[in-house]
Amino acid sequence: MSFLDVQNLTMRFGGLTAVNDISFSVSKGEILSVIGPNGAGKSTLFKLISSFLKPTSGQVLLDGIVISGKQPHQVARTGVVRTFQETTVFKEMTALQNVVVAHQLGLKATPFGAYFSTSAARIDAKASAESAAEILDYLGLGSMKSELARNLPQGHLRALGIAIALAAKPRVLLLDEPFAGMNSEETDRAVQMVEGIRKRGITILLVEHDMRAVMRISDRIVVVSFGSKIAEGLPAEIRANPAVIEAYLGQDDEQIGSF
Ligand SMILES: Nc1ncnc2c1ncn2[C@@H]1O[C@H](COP(=O)(O)OP(=O)(O)OP(=O)(O)O)[C@@H](O)[C@H]1O
Repeated sequence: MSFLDVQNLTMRFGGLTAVNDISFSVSKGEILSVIGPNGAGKSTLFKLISSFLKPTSGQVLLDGIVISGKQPHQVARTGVVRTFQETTVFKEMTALQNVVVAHQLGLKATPFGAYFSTSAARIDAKASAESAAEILDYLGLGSMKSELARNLPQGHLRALGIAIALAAKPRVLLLDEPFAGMNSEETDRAVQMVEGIRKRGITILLVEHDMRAVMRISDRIVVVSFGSKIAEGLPAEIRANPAVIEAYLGQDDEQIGSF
C-alpha cells in the first residue's frame, strides 16, 4: 500500500497553471525525486504537499488520511516535514540550540510550564538536548554543536536545516534542492546523509537539479514539465526516456541524457 498519495493536484495562479493534475504515490521508506526544467512547477508541488499552499483541486493523503488543506503545522504534526531554508535558522544561536528549539516545539511542555520550570519541562529540556545532540552527531555536525549558526560554512548550514527538520520527527521528509551549490565532495557526503536518514525509516521526497546525485540516490523519479507530469520511473528508465530528454533540451541544467 502506498504511504503518501498525491492525487490530481492542480494549482492555478490567476491564468497560470503551475501544477496541472499531477498524481503519484510514494511507498514507505522510498526516496522519490521530483525533477524538471526551471519553472516546471516543482517548488509549487512541494508547497502543496507540505500544505504551505492550498491546491486549486486535488488532494494529498498520508496513510490514507487527507492532509491537504490543513495548516502547515498540522501537517508537520502528522509527520510531513519540509526542510527549512537557511533563513529560518536562528543565526545568533548555536547549532545545538537551533535543534533544541525545533525539538521543543514538537514536545508537549506548554510555554507556561517551561516558564515556571516545572519538572515536566525540565525533563523535556534534558530530552531535547540529548535528542538534538544525537541528531547533530548523526549528521556529522557533532563537533560544531557549540558554534553559532552564522559561523557555519554553507554545506553545514544546509545540514543544520535538515537537523532542524529531523527534530520534528518526520515520517516523510521533503528536501528542497539539498545538493544545490555543493561541490562533488560535499554532494557525496550529503547523499550519504540522505541515505542514512532513509535507513532510519524516514520516507524522502526531494526536488533537485543535480542530475548525477538524483540518478544515484533515487529509487524512483517523477518528471514534471510545464506543470504536468511527463514521466515516472526508475532512474535508468528516466535517463532513457525521449520525452524527458526532449524537455531538458535547451536548458542550462546539465542534460539528463549524458548520465
Ligand atoms: N505565488 C505565485 N504566484 C504566481 N505565480 C507563481 C507563484 N509561484 C510560482 N509561480 C509560477 O509557477 C510556475 C512554477 O514555478 P515553480 O517555482 O513551482 O517552478 P520550479 O520547477 O520549482 O522552478 P525552479 O526549478 O526554477 O525552482 C512558474 O511559472 C512560476 O513563475
